[in-house]
Amino acid sequence: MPDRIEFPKSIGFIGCGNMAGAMLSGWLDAGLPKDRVTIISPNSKTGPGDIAVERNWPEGRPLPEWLVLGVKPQKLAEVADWVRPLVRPDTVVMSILAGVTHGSLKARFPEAKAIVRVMPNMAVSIGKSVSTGYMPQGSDADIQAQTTALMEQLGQFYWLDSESDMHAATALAGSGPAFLFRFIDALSKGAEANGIAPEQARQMALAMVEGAAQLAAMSEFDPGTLADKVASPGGVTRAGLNVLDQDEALAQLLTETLRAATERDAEMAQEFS
Ligand SMILES: NC(=O)C1=CN([C@@H]2O[C@H](COP(=O)(O)OP(=O)(O)OC[C@H]3O[C@@H](n4cnc5c(N)ncnc54)[C@H](OP(=O)(O)O)[C@@H]3O)[C@@H](O)[C@H]2O)C=CC1
Ligand SMILES: O=C(O)[C@@H]1CCC=N1
Repeated sequence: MPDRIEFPKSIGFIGCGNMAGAMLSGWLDAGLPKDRVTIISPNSKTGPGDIAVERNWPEGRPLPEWLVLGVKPQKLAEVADWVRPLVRPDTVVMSILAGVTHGSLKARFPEAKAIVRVMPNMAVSIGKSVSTGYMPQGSDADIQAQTTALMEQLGQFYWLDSESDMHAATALAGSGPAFLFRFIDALSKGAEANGIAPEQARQMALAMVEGAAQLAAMSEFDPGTLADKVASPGGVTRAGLNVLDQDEALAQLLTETLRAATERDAEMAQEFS
């Protein structure tokens, strides 16, 4: 467990859907008091922790120290005009938007004390994300330290030196859960095809992935070596691995998957910045 931290005195969320909502849930679980949080979005009535969702910044409420941008990248242009007045010289803007660059955020929110980009994944809600962050060289060290402390409440956190690395990091760590969920689903369907009842196949596939991932994380051996340790010569596992390994089928598929996602993140940097 990370150390308990001093949370900001006030945090605003512009959009608090799947991802920003999961971050907020993680922070509430880690001790963020609800009364420090303001959520603004157009349709939802309540957010995590049953916090009321506002349509605009409530009159008379002091503007937030930290403002988390949790909308889709496509919405940034639309929200930036009314969000700009909420951003003062003592506001830190944290963006979770895929692709959208630091430079473009700076141009939209020039008053901000600092702008920090982070790329979390959905496992933030259980403190198991692997997230990355980017601020330009020479950024305020205190804000970097506060960002690290906040993000470490949600799992592992790594700073990237180069913003362009955010594309590949987003593909691996941000989108990665979706790729793994597909893999688990495919395993489960494969077991069904071999006669296991659907619900049992799903539960077994999930439990197997959880156990194997924990084992790999704790092991002195790398995952490639571990795969070979499972496979007896001429045995069951080898027959299966032969399918995955033929012409490096799985390695190629995943390389292509990550390449497509990385390229899309780079495209989005152009489209929405
Ligand atoms: N999903 C993921 O795993 C990850 C997502 N991200 C990033 O997170 C961001 C959000 O994605 P995700 O959570 O999946 O999307 P969601 O659609 O779940 O959430 C989007 C949120 O934006 C709100 N919203 C829409 N229009 C406005 C507006 N005009 N003003 C204020 N709020 C608005 C929605 O409000 P309402 O509900 O009221 O309609 C909703 O709360 C994206 O930029 C994405 O790149 C990053 C890493 C992982
Ligand atoms: O799919 C997306 O664009 C976002 C970024 C990473 C996960 N979801």
